[in-house]
Amino acid sequence: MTMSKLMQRIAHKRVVIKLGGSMIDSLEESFFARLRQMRNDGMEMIIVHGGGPSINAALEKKGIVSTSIDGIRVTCSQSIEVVNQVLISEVNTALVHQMNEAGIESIGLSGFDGKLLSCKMLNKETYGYVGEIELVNHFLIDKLLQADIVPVISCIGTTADGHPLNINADTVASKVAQSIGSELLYFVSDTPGITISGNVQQKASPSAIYEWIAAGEIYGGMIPKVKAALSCIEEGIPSVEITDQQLKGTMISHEEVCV
Ligand SMILES: Nc1ncnc2c1ncn2[C@@H]1O[C@H](COP(=O)(O)OP(=O)(O)O)[C@@H](O)[C@H]1O
Ligand SMILES: CC(=O)N[C@@H](CCC(=O)OP(=O)(O)O)C(=O)O
Repeated sequence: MTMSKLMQRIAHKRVVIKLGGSMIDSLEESFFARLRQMRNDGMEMIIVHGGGPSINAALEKKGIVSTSIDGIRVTCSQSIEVVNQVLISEVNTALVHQMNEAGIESIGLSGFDGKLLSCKMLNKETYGYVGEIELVNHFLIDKLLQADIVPVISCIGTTADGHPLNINADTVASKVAQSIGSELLYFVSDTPGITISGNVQQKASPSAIYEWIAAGEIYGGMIPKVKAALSCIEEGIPSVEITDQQLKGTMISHEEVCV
């Protein structure tokens, strides 16, 4: 960890909250109350959001067929225009409006704003216009947090020549959390946590997660989520959780659990 990230942790507790497209249309007042409480407790907050279902609906409407590989959307040149439009103009603006209405002063950003998410292509042949983040402009986030404004970040990145790239929102959340020295990261989804044989797990270790993926008990959109969570605990983020709006789900931890 760099000295500046360490100093940041000492100065303020930072929390990154990733809102999945699976639940973003059904945010509850009690959830906003939890966010307000965290801010009242002195935490600095950053929101990252996805929007998979809205993207699916828009692509379907246009007759564009879309596929995913382990939760990563293969994004053709037609799709990236739709993804860009849906995430920035629809999902981000609606969420920023809700946050402000809930009394949490917020500002919407994509990876273009202040070069927030500079990317290269992950693998054009396999995934098309999907980005791999090379740099997060954490100075911009610092400035907004200092002004007591919550950044609400959509998962669109930019290439050096200004082309939009689609990035899985779980990956964006993990990269942002790592770059700003976040203490806490919540992946908020439509599931109360990692569920195995019908049981929500309180804790999940890396080895258990790899076994569950191999056994097919973790699949689809949960795969980028657990991978993002694992990369964060590797980088030393103290608390990483996969949860629903209650914010009490599965804690990802190095502690071994029996599977
Ligand atoms: N072991 C698991 N526990 C819980 N959910 C899982 C698991 N494996 C796969 N999933 C699926 O992952 C989904 C959440 O991923 P995703 O749909 O991408 O959500 P989000 O839009 O919130 O990122 C769940 O609704 C569920 O269908
Ligand atoms: C490359 C890639 O997979 N991008 C995602 C971005 C949206 C997202 O991640 O939304 P959720 O949070 O709802 O999963 C996609 O196109 O669906």
